Amino acid sequence: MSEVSQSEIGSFNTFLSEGCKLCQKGAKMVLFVTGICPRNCFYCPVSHEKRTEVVYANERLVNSDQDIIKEARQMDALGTGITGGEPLLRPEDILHYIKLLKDEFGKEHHIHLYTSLTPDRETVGRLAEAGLDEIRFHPPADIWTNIKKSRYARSIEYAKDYALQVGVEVPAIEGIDKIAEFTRSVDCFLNLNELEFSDSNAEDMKLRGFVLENDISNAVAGSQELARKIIPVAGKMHFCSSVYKDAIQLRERLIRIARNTARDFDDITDDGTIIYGKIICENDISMQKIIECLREHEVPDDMMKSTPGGIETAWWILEDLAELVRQNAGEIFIVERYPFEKGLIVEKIPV
Ligand SMILES: C[S@@+](CC[C@H](N)C(=O)[O-])C[C@H]1O[C@@H](n2cnc3c(N)ncnc32)[C@H](O)[C@@H]1O
Ligand code: SF4
Repeated sequence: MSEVSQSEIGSFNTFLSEGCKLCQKGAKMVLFVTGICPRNCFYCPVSHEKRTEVVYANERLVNSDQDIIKEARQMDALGTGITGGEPLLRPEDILHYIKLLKDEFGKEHHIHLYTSLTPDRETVGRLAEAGLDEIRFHPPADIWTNIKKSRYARSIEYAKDYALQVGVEVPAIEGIDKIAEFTRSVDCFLNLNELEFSDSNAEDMKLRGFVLENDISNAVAGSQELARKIIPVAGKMHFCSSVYKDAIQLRERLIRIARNTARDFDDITDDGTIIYGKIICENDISMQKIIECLREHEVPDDMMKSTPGGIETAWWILEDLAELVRQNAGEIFIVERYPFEKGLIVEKIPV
Protein backbone atom coordinates (compact mmCIF):
# COMPACT_ATOMS: atom_id res chain seq x y z
CA MET A 1 0.00 0.00 0.00
CA SER A 2 1.26 3.52 -0.79
CA GLU A 3 1.79 6.01 2.00
CA VAL A 4 -1.48 7.63 3.16
CA SER A 5 -1.53 11.36 3.91
CA GLN A 6 -4.30 12.74 6.09
CA SER A 7 -5.69 16.17 6.86
CA GLU A 8 -7.06 16.93 10.31
CA ILE A 9 -10.57 17.26 8.90
CA GLY A 10 -11.20 13.90 7.44
CA SER A 11 -9.62 13.88 3.99
CA PHE A 12 -6.92 11.33 3.14
CA ASN A 13 -5.12 10.17 0.04
CA THR A 14 -2.35 8.14 -1.49
CA PHE A 15 -2.48 10.30 -4.62
CA LEU A 16 -3.75 13.76 -5.59
CA SER A 17 -4.48 14.65 -9.20
CA GLU A 18 -3.37 18.04 -10.48
CA GLY A 19 -7.03 19.13 -10.51
CA CYS A 20 -7.41 18.23 -6.82
CA LYS A 21 -4.20 20.05 -5.85
CA LEU A 22 -5.50 23.30 -7.37
CA CYS A 23 -8.96 22.75 -5.90
CA GLN A 24 -7.42 22.43 -2.42
CA LYS A 25 -5.76 25.83 -2.93
CA GLY A 26 -9.17 27.27 -3.80
CA ALA A 27 -7.73 28.09 -7.24
CA LYS A 28 -10.24 26.18 -9.40
CA MET A 29 -13.23 27.91 -10.91
CA VAL A 30 -16.32 25.68 -11.13
CA LEU A 31 -17.92 25.88 -14.58
CA PHE A 32 -21.36 24.26 -14.50
CA VAL A 33 -22.53 23.48 -18.03
CA THR A 34 -26.16 22.35 -18.25
CA GLY A 35 -28.10 21.00 -15.32
CA ILE A 36 -29.67 18.37 -17.58
CA CYS A 37 -28.47 14.79 -17.02
CA PRO A 38 -29.73 11.46 -18.40
CA ARG A 39 -28.82 9.59 -15.17
CA ASN A 40 -30.94 9.37 -12.09
CA CYS A 41 -28.54 8.86 -9.18
CA PHE A 42 -30.44 8.67 -5.90
CA TYR A 43 -27.73 10.84 -4.32
CA CYS A 44 -27.77 13.56 -7.01
CA PRO A 45 -26.88 16.88 -5.33
CA VAL A 46 -27.88 19.16 -8.24
CA SER A 47 -30.67 21.48 -7.07
CA HIS A 48 -34.05 21.26 -8.82
CA GLU A 49 -33.77 24.89 -10.01
CA LYS A 50 -30.47 24.13 -11.72
CA ARG A 51 -31.73 21.06 -13.63
CA THR A 52 -32.24 23.06 -16.79
CA GLU A 53 -30.12 24.51 -19.62
CA VAL A 54 -28.08 26.92 -17.51
CA VAL A 55 -24.38 27.77 -17.31
CA TYR A 56 -22.75 29.06 -14.12
CA ALA A 57 -19.19 30.14 -13.40
CA ASN A 58 -19.00 29.58 -9.64
CA GLU A 59 -22.18 31.34 -8.43
CA ARG A 60 -22.34 33.71 -11.43
CA LEU A 61 -25.03 33.05 -14.03
CA VAL A 62 -23.31 33.02 -17.44
CA ASN A 63 -24.91 34.96 -20.28
CA SER A 64 -21.77 35.47 -22.34
CA ASP A 65 -18.15 34.29 -22.54
CA GLN A 66 -17.13 37.51 -20.80
CA ASP A 67 -18.99 36.42 -17.64
CA ILE A 68 -16.73 33.36 -17.47
CA ILE A 69 -13.56 35.38 -18.01
CA LYS A 70 -14.65 37.95 -15.42
CA GLU A 71 -15.31 35.28 -12.81
CA ALA A 72 -11.97 33.54 -13.47
CA ARG A 73 -10.14 36.87 -13.17
CA GLN A 74 -11.99 37.81 -10.00
CA MET A 75 -10.72 34.71 -8.20
CA ASP A 76 -7.38 34.66 -10.02
CA ALA A 77 -8.20 31.08 -11.08
CA LEU A 78 -5.33 28.77 -11.96
CA GLY A 79 -7.72 26.22 -13.42
CA THR A 80 -11.32 25.22 -14.07
CA GLY A 81 -13.39 22.14 -13.24
CA ILE A 82 -16.20 21.59 -15.74
CA THR A 83 -19.22 19.96 -14.15
CA GLY A 84 -23.00 19.65 -14.47
CA GLY A 85 -25.60 17.94 -14.86
CA GLU A 86 -23.96 16.17 -17.72
CA PRO A 87 -21.57 18.55 -19.51
CA LEU A 88 -20.96 16.16 -22.40
CA LEU A 89 -24.57 16.58 -23.49
CA ARG A 90 -23.12 19.85 -24.84
CA PRO A 91 -19.82 18.69 -26.42
CA GLU A 92 -19.47 21.68 -28.76
CA ASP A 93 -19.97 24.11 -25.86
CA ILE A 94 -17.40 22.25 -23.79
CA LEU A 95 -14.84 22.41 -26.60
CA HIS A 96 -15.56 26.11 -26.97
CA TYR A 97 -15.12 26.80 -23.23
CA ILE A 98 -11.88 24.83 -23.03
CA LYS A 99 -10.43 26.81 -25.95
CA LEU A 100 -11.74 30.10 -24.53
CA LEU A 101 -10.05 29.51 -21.16
CA LYS A 102 -6.79 28.26 -22.68
CA ASP A 103 -6.65 31.23 -25.11
CA GLU A 104 -7.33 33.71 -22.35
CA PHE A 105 -5.21 32.28 -19.51
CA GLY A 106 -2.62 30.16 -21.32
CA LYS A 107 -1.92 26.44 -21.51
CA GLU A 108 -1.06 26.31 -17.81
CA HIS A 109 -4.70 27.00 -16.87
CA HIS A 110 -5.57 23.45 -15.79
CA ILE A 111 -8.94 22.08 -16.91
CA HIS A 112 -10.67 18.93 -15.68
CA LEU A 113 -14.02 17.55 -16.76
CA TYR A 114 -16.56 15.35 -14.96
CA THR A 115 -18.75 13.03 -16.95
CA SER A 116 -21.03 10.11 -16.31
CA LEU A 117 -21.11 9.26 -20.04
CA THR A 118 -18.68 7.12 -22.04
CA PRO A 119 -17.30 9.32 -24.84
CA ASP A 120 -15.99 7.59 -27.98
CA ARG A 121 -12.41 7.86 -29.23
CA GLU A 122 -13.16 10.81 -31.51
CA THR A 123 -14.80 12.88 -28.75
CA VAL A 124 -11.98 12.17 -26.31
CA GLY A 125 -9.47 13.13 -29.04
CA ARG A 126 -11.24 16.44 -29.69
CA LEU A 127 -11.35 17.26 -25.98
CA ALA A 128 -7.64 16.50 -25.65
CA GLU A 129 -6.80 18.55 -28.73
CA ALA A 130 -8.78 21.52 -27.36
CA GLY A 131 -6.56 21.37 -24.26
CA LEU A 132 -8.42 19.29 -21.66
CA ASP A 133 -5.92 18.10 -19.01
CA GLU A 134 -7.87 15.68 -16.82
CA ILE A 135 -11.09 13.66 -17.05
CA ARG A 136 -13.03 12.00 -14.23
CA PHE A 137 -15.61 9.33 -15.00
CA HIS A 138 -18.62 8.78 -12.78
CA PRO A 139 -20.13 5.36 -13.60
CA PRO A 140 -23.61 4.79 -12.12
CA ALA A 141 -23.67 2.44 -9.11
CA ASP A 142 -25.74 -0.27 -10.84
CA ILE A 143 -22.86 -1.16 -13.19
CA TRP A 144 -20.01 -1.17 -10.64
CA THR A 145 -19.87 -4.97 -10.39
CA ASN A 146 -19.45 -5.25 -14.18
CA ILE A 147 -17.41 -2.14 -14.76
CA LYS A 148 -14.46 -4.04 -16.27
CA LYS A 149 -16.63 -5.06 -19.22
CA SER A 150 -18.39 -1.72 -19.54
CA ARG A 151 -17.91 1.15 -21.97
CA TYR A 152 -16.19 3.07 -19.15
CA ALA A 153 -13.16 0.79 -19.48
CA ARG A 154 -12.97 1.72 -23.17
CA SER A 155 -13.34 5.48 -22.65
CA ILE A 156 -10.67 5.36 -19.94
CA GLU A 157 -8.28 3.69 -22.41
CA TYR A 158 -9.00 6.38 -25.02
CA ALA A 159 -8.29 9.10 -22.47
CA LYS A 160 -5.00 7.45 -21.56
CA ASP A 161 -4.07 7.14 -25.24
CA TYR A 162 -4.50 10.89 -25.52
CA ALA A 163 -2.31 11.41 -22.43
CA LEU A 164 -5.06 12.89 -20.27
CA GLN A 165 -4.83 12.40 -16.52
CA VAL A 166 -7.68 9.94 -15.91
CA GLY A 167 -9.69 9.04 -12.86
CA VAL A 168 -12.97 7.67 -11.60
CA GLU A 169 -14.89 9.81 -9.08
CA VAL A 170 -17.83 8.41 -7.12
CA PRO A 171 -19.36 8.90 -3.68
CA ALA A 172 -18.14 6.49 -1.00
CA ILE A 173 -21.07 4.04 -0.74
CA GLU A 174 -21.41 0.23 -0.67
CA GLY A 175 -19.76 -1.29 -3.73
CA ILE A 176 -16.74 1.00 -3.96
CA ASP A 177 -14.48 -2.03 -3.42
CA LYS A 178 -15.39 -3.09 -6.99
CA ILE A 179 -14.49 0.35 -8.30
CA ALA A 180 -11.23 0.32 -6.35
CA GLU A 181 -10.18 -3.04 -7.84
CA PHE A 182 -11.04 -1.71 -11.28
CA THR A 183 -9.18 1.63 -11.03
CA ARG A 184 -6.15 -0.24 -9.76
CA SER A 185 -6.28 -2.74 -12.63
CA VAL A 186 -6.47 -0.02 -15.29
CA ASP A 187 -4.06 2.24 -13.39
CA CYS A 188 -6.16 5.37 -13.07
CA PHE A 189 -6.80 7.38 -9.91
CA LEU A 190 -9.89 6.97 -7.71
CA ASN A 191 -11.56 9.95 -6.05
CA LEU A 192 -14.10 9.17 -3.37
CA ASN A 193 -16.43 11.87 -2.12
CA GLU A 194 -17.90 11.56 1.34
CA LEU A 195 -21.61 11.01 0.67
CA GLU A 196 -23.61 14.13 1.53
CA PHE A 197 -27.21 15.05 2.09
CA SER A 198 -28.53 17.98 0.06
CA ASP A 199 -32.00 19.48 -0.38
CA SER A 200 -32.43 17.62 -3.67
CA ASN A 201 -31.58 14.14 -2.41
CA ALA A 202 -32.59 14.18 1.28
CA GLU A 203 -35.91 12.39 0.80
CA ASP A 204 -34.48 9.51 -1.29
CA MET A 205 -31.51 9.13 1.00
CA LYS A 206 -33.65 8.97 4.15
CA LEU A 207 -35.86 6.33 2.51
CA ARG A 208 -32.73 4.26 1.91
CA GLY A 209 -31.84 4.52 5.58
CA PHE A 210 -28.94 6.98 5.37
CA VAL A 211 -28.48 9.25 8.40
CA LEU A 212 -26.29 12.25 9.21
CA GLU A 213 -22.85 11.63 10.70
CA ASN A 214 -23.17 14.66 13.06
CA ASP A 215 -24.69 18.14 13.45
CA ILE A 216 -21.83 20.08 11.93
CA SER A 217 -21.84 18.86 8.33
CA ASN A 218 -24.05 17.20 5.73
CA ALA A 219 -21.91 14.04 5.71
CA VAL A 220 -23.63 10.65 5.77
CA ALA A 221 -22.73 8.32 8.66
CA GLY A 222 -20.45 5.46 7.63
CA SER A 223 -19.28 6.87 4.28
CA GLN A 224 -15.82 7.72 5.54
CA GLU A 225 -15.37 4.26 7.11
CA LEU A 226 -16.24 2.58 3.79
CA ALA A 227 -13.57 4.66 2.07
CA ARG A 228 -10.97 3.79 4.71
CA LYS A 229 -11.64 0.09 4.26
CA ILE A 230 -10.66 0.13 0.59
CA ILE A 231 -7.30 1.90 1.06
CA PRO A 232 -5.44 -1.46 0.94
CA VAL A 233 -7.01 -2.47 -2.40
CA ALA A 234 -7.13 0.95 -4.09
CA GLY A 235 -4.02 2.08 -5.88
CA LYS A 236 -3.99 5.83 -6.33
CA MET A 237 -6.85 7.13 -4.19
CA HIS A 238 -8.16 10.29 -2.57
CA PHE A 239 -11.04 10.69 -0.13
CA CYS A 240 -12.51 14.20 0.00
CA SER A 241 -14.47 14.81 3.20
CA SER A 242 -17.58 16.95 3.33
CA VAL A 243 -16.07 19.31 5.92
CA TYR A 244 -12.93 19.71 3.85
CA LYS A 245 -14.92 20.63 0.79
CA ASP A 246 -17.13 23.13 2.60
CA ALA A 247 -14.69 24.64 5.03
CA ILE A 248 -11.27 24.61 3.48
CA GLN A 249 -11.85 24.84 -0.25
CA LEU A 250 -14.47 27.56 0.07
CA ARG A 251 -12.33 29.53 2.50
CA GLU A 252 -9.27 29.30 0.23
CA ARG A 253 -11.32 30.50 -2.74
CA LEU A 254 -12.69 33.47 -0.76
CA ILE A 255 -9.19 34.39 0.37
CA ARG A 256 -7.98 34.35 -3.26
CA ILE A 257 -10.86 36.57 -4.33
CA ALA A 258 -10.31 38.93 -1.41
CA ARG A 259 -6.58 39.25 -2.14
CA ASN A 260 -7.41 40.04 -5.72
CA THR A 261 -10.18 42.55 -5.11
CA ALA A 262 -9.61 44.13 -1.67
CA ARG A 263 -9.12 47.89 -1.54
CA ASP A 264 -6.10 49.34 0.31
CA PHE A 265 -8.19 49.86 3.42
CA ASP A 266 -9.98 46.48 3.51
CA ASP A 267 -8.71 43.96 6.06
CA ILE A 268 -8.91 40.31 4.93
CA THR A 269 -10.00 37.87 7.65
CA ASP A 270 -8.84 34.24 7.99
CA ASP A 271 -12.25 33.23 6.62
CA GLY A 272 -11.74 35.23 3.40
CA THR A 273 -14.25 37.96 4.28
CA ILE A 274 -13.28 41.64 4.28
CA ILE A 275 -13.68 44.20 7.08
CA TYR A 276 -13.92 47.97 6.68
CA GLY A 277 -15.58 51.02 8.22
CA LYS A 278 -18.71 52.61 6.78
CA ILE A 279 -19.94 56.16 7.43
CA ILE A 280 -23.51 56.88 6.34
CA CYS A 281 -23.87 60.48 5.11
CA GLU A 282 -27.24 62.18 5.01
CA ASN A 283 -26.38 64.52 2.11
CA ASP A 284 -23.52 65.76 -0.09
CA ILE A 285 -22.63 68.55 2.34
CA SER A 286 -22.13 66.16 5.27
CA MET A 287 -20.15 63.84 2.99
CA GLN A 288 -17.86 66.71 2.01
CA LYS A 289 -17.37 67.73 5.66
CA ILE A 290 -16.41 64.19 6.63
CA ILE A 291 -13.95 63.90 3.74
CA GLU A 292 -12.35 67.18 4.86
CA CYS A 293 -12.22 65.93 8.45
CA LEU A 294 -10.50 62.70 7.37
CA ARG A 295 -8.00 64.66 5.23
CA GLU A 296 -7.27 67.03 8.13
CA HIS A 297 -6.34 63.97 10.16
CA GLU A 298 -3.95 62.85 7.44
CA VAL A 299 -6.06 60.03 6.03
CA PRO A 300 -4.78 59.65 2.43
CA ASP A 301 -7.36 59.62 -0.39
CA ASP A 302 -6.63 55.97 -1.23
CA MET A 303 -7.71 55.02 2.31
CA MET A 304 -11.26 56.30 1.80
CA LYS A 305 -13.89 55.81 -0.88
CA SER A 306 -17.14 57.67 -1.54
CA THR A 307 -20.00 55.29 -2.23
CA PRO A 308 -23.69 56.07 -2.78
CA GLY A 309 -24.89 57.45 0.53
CA GLY A 310 -21.62 57.17 2.40
CA ILE A 311 -17.87 56.87 2.77
CA GLU A 312 -15.87 53.69 3.35
CA THR A 313 -12.49 53.60 5.05
CA ALA A 314 -10.34 51.32 7.21
CA TRP A 315 -12.15 50.06 10.30
CA TRP A 316 -9.33 51.23 12.57
CA ILE A 317 -9.39 54.77 11.09
CA LEU A 318 -13.10 54.88 11.75
CA GLU A 319 -12.59 53.74 15.34
CA ASP A 320 -9.84 56.35 15.91
CA LEU A 321 -11.86 59.22 14.45
CA ALA A 322 -15.34 58.09 15.48
CA GLU A 323 -16.11 61.01 17.78
CA LEU A 324 -15.10 63.61 15.18
CA VAL A 325 -16.87 61.90 12.29
CA ARG A 326 -20.06 61.37 14.26
CA GLN A 327 -20.76 65.13 14.34
CA ASN A 328 -21.56 65.11 10.62
CA ALA A 329 -22.51 61.52 9.98
CA GLY A 330 -25.70 59.54 10.13
CA GLU A 331 -24.77 56.09 11.42
CA ILE A 332 -21.28 54.62 11.51
CA PHE A 333 -20.48 50.88 11.36
CA ILE A 334 -17.77 48.33 11.02
CA VAL A 335 -18.82 45.97 8.22
CA GLU A 336 -17.75 42.40 7.51
CA ARG A 337 -18.79 41.03 4.12
CA TYR A 338 -18.00 38.48 1.43
CA PRO A 339 -15.36 39.80 -0.94
CA PHE A 340 -17.56 40.05 -4.06
CA GLU A 341 -19.09 43.08 -5.68
CA LYS A 342 -22.22 43.61 -3.53
CA GLY A 343 -21.12 40.59 -1.46
CA LEU A 344 -23.38 39.36 1.33
CA ILE A 345 -22.89 41.22 4.63
CA VAL A 346 -21.87 38.88 7.45
CA GLU A 347 -22.00 41.44 10.26
CA LYS A 348 -22.55 45.17 10.80
CA ILE A 349 -21.36 46.49 14.16
CA PRO A 350 -22.37 50.05 15.12
CA VAL A 351 -19.39 52.11 16.35
C1 LIG B 1 -21.59 16.69 -8.52
S1 LIG B 1 -21.04 15.57 -9.70
C2 LIG B 1 -21.06 16.64 -11.05
C3 LIG B 1 -20.72 16.05 -12.38
C4 LIG B 1 -21.62 14.99 -12.96
N1 LIG B 1 -22.98 15.25 -12.80
C5 LIG B 1 -21.31 13.67 -12.34
O1 LIG B 1 -22.07 13.22 -11.49
O2 LIG B 1 -20.27 13.14 -12.67
C6 LIG B 1 -19.35 15.31 -9.35
C7 LIG B 1 -19.08 14.24 -8.36
O3 LIG B 1 -19.83 14.46 -7.21
C8 LIG B 1 -19.98 13.25 -6.53
N2 LIG B 1 -21.30 13.20 -5.91
C9 LIG B 1 -22.51 13.14 -6.48
N3 LIG B 1 -23.47 13.16 -5.56
C10 LIG B 1 -22.88 13.22 -4.35
C11 LIG B 1 -23.35 13.27 -3.01
N4 LIG B 1 -24.63 13.28 -2.70
N5 LIG B 1 -22.43 13.32 -2.03
C12 LIG B 1 -21.13 13.36 -2.31
N6 LIG B 1 -20.63 13.32 -3.55
C13 LIG B 1 -21.49 13.26 -4.56
C14 LIG B 1 -19.76 12.13 -7.52
O4 LIG B 1 -18.63 11.41 -7.06
C15 LIG B 1 -19.46 12.86 -8.80
O5 LIG B 1 -18.42 12.27 -9.51
S1 SF4 C 1 -24.61 11.81 -12.95
FE1 SF4 C 1 -24.32 13.61 -11.65
S2 SF4 C 1 -25.85 15.11 -12.29
FE2 SF4 C 1 -26.40 13.12 -13.18
S3 SF4 C 1 -27.87 12.28 -11.75
FE3 SF4 C 1 -25.88 11.47 -11.19
S4 SF4 C 1 -25.06 12.91 -9.66
FE4 SF4 C 1 -26.78 13.93 -10.70
